[in-house]
Amino acid sequence: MHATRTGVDSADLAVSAEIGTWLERRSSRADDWTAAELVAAKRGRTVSVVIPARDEEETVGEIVRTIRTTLVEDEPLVDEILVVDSHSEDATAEVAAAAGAAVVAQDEVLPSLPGRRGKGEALWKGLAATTGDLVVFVDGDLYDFTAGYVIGLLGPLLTDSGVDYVKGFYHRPLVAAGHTEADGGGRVTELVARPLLNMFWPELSGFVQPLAGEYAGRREVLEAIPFVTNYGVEVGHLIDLVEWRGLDSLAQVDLGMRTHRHQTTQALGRMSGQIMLTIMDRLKAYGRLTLSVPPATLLAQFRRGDATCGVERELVLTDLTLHQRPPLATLSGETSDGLRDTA
Ligand SMILES: O=c1ccn([C@@H]2O[C@H](COP(=O)(O)OP(=O)(O)O)[C@@H](O)[C@H]2O)c(=O)[nH]1
Ligand SMILES: O=C(O)[C@@H](COP(=O)(O)O)O[C@H]1O[C@H](CO)[C@@H](O)[C@H](O)[C@H]1O
Repeated sequence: MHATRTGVDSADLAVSAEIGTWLERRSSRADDWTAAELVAAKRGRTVSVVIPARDEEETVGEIVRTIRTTLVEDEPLVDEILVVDSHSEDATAEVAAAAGAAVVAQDEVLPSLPGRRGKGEALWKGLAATTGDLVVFVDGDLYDFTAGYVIGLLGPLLTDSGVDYVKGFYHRPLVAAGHTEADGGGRVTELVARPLLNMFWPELSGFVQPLAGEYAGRREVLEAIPFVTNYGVEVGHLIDLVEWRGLDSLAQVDLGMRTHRHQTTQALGRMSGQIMLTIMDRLKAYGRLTLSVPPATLLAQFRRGDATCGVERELVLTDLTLHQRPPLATLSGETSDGLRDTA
């Protein structure tokens, strides 16, 4: 495999044969399939698209419209579009409904459970409130979403019974204040997730975008794994699935380009802490590393503002404690059918 090598004594660097084989065997492109081909491949299986959305009124409508017109009306590939309104304070729910999506408030699903905040919670509730045999997750803050995202993610699942879970990958420009850095996006991926996964789960090092927010899976597999309720959900999935189902059950698809609304560096600092705590939780769970002292979960950050702590900064404290939902299949007496109708 051709690779550019950097670092000292780089001559003898190489990914493992397993990764090389996986990259060849389990990587594809969105245009490897057409919607019509995948409709024919459904053979009675159903597809749900779940969009977690917190304050995404500017972008969620176009994403829903694109899916509805192209993949519901033109080609019946998608059977259900659900937007999970994740404590939005804007018109996300109204915009999504007007575009043709079903909309559910995050806390309306399984209301007997104590509510949790976070992206992973929105995804887990979306899984519970839908019924498709295959479930596609798409972020609600994408600027240049195309139907190809959904087609590409479903391709391996509808045509290869050996694949359980598919991650998208793409070029990720960082667009900020009118300036574009061609591959500057995915800052937490490059600075946190990729180095840690390469250290502790090198079998996952072939994933181009391990934190990609666009991915899809078989319901029976998705309902059999826990969901970290915050931004640790993606990295938790990858680790749990490679440990349970093995690398060859996972695949990735080139979706081209992805631009989205970017969070502040401090927000990504909180996201990074959540992802690190998720990885440390899995290191312990899978016996790969035991810490004699558990990590602290209170993150202190400092930002411009009223001096509150002896320095000319505002002290901002965030509790990063890891919470996770159990596999949906373990909820006694509950099924994914009709949960949205739960009073
Ligand atoms: O508590 C949350 C946090 C995020 N999101 C949604 O999850 C997706 C990805 O989140 P975000 O854009 O904040 O992450 P980023 O893409 O910046 O890493 C977006 O559609 C958010 O609206 C959500 O539904 N609930
Ligand atoms: O990949 C990343 O580093 C972060 C931040 O992306 P940017 O630096 O704002 O492009 O975004 C991803 O990570 C989140 C945590 O896994 C996912 O929930 C997001 O969907 C994904 O966009």
